[in-house]
Amino acid sequence: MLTSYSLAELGWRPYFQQQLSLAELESCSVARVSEQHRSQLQLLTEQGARSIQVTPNMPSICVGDWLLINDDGFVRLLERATEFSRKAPGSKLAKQLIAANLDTVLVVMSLNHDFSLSRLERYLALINQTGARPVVVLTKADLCDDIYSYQSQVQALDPLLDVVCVNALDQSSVSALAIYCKTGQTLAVMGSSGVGKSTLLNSLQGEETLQTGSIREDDSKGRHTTTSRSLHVMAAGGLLLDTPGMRELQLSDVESGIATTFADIEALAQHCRFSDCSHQGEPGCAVTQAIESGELELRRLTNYLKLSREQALNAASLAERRAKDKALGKMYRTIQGESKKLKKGY
Ligand SMILES: Nc1nc2c(ncn2[C@@H]2O[C@H](COP(=O)(O)OP(=O)(O)OP(=O)(O)O)[C@@H](O)[C@H]2O)c(=O)[nH]1
Ligand SMILES: [Zn+2]
Repeated sequence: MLTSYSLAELGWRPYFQQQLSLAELESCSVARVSEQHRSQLQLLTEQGARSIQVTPNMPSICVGDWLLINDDGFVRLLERATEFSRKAPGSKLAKQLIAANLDTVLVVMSLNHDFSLSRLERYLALINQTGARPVVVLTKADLCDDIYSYQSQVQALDPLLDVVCVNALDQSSVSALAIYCKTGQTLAVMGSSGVGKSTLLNSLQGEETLQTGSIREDDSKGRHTTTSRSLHVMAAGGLLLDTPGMRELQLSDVESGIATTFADIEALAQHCRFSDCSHQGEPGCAVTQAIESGELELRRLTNYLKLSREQALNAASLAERRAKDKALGKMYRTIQGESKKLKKGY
């Protein structure tokens, strides 16, 4: 099925338009990355789907990116409005790009044993870092007889946070999310296994587009894994960016995301006696006082300290790694220079 969409439907907006020169407007066209393979990128353009070869001189590109292209292929990558990355799986601390230009991320959590405010805060810190808007979707509302208590616990984290309770199996219940799926809006979902992400997406997409763009395959252990990310237009008009499960969710470079997510604690900390207060028993600590008075939850402070420590650790190792890479690059260039000199005979 060959469908073409207008640029606005693909999420094009002034932020990207402004990055183009007049010459580029005349000689090139734009395309959005819908799928990423080792040697190929699938693109969505005004003229329909297209694919281009990945070449070694291309920058890191991910699903959701906007590219400038011409008849020969890739010209350049446009600056991202939002960028979603994570610590690469395994022990390495390299950053792995996950998605670009997301407007909204639905954080899906079910109203049962999966419910965890601390895990939610972790997701929020990650999303707040990217510049995208987090929306908390609490599923299995039909199985829960105390929805309001859960919803108010989430709302207490941030009064401005969008929190929606749904029965993901029920299309009319899920329609509460339609405002985030408007034409040109790019959306992704996150959340643990089994919370209802696929169910929610199926209900969101309606009957006609049940077939999602992601490829599901059995891995060696017989589990289903999402092997390819993809971007596709939903029945409601918005674009769905389907990301693989965030199995190794870790914080990296999310300092400002933590600050946004825990704005209340950071505001309290302004009133601590010591500017470098660790809020762990120092005299004159405004944060500890807030806990004693009941204004702040101990669980929230503990999670804040935990995430901050994790972030500091990751940032330090990341800096170390970058410095190492830089030194290696320098050494390599020096050796290259020397060997060139040798070849030229001086
Ligand atoms: N009663 C009820 N069941 C739901 C709801 N949402 C999901 N389920 C059920 O929960 C199970 C898991 O849902 P999935 O949509 O597969 O969960 P997922 O988050 O996509 O899981 P992974 O693919 O492992 O990441 C399925 O049996 C769904 O039918 C809901 O709101 N209410
Ligand atoms: Zn303090």
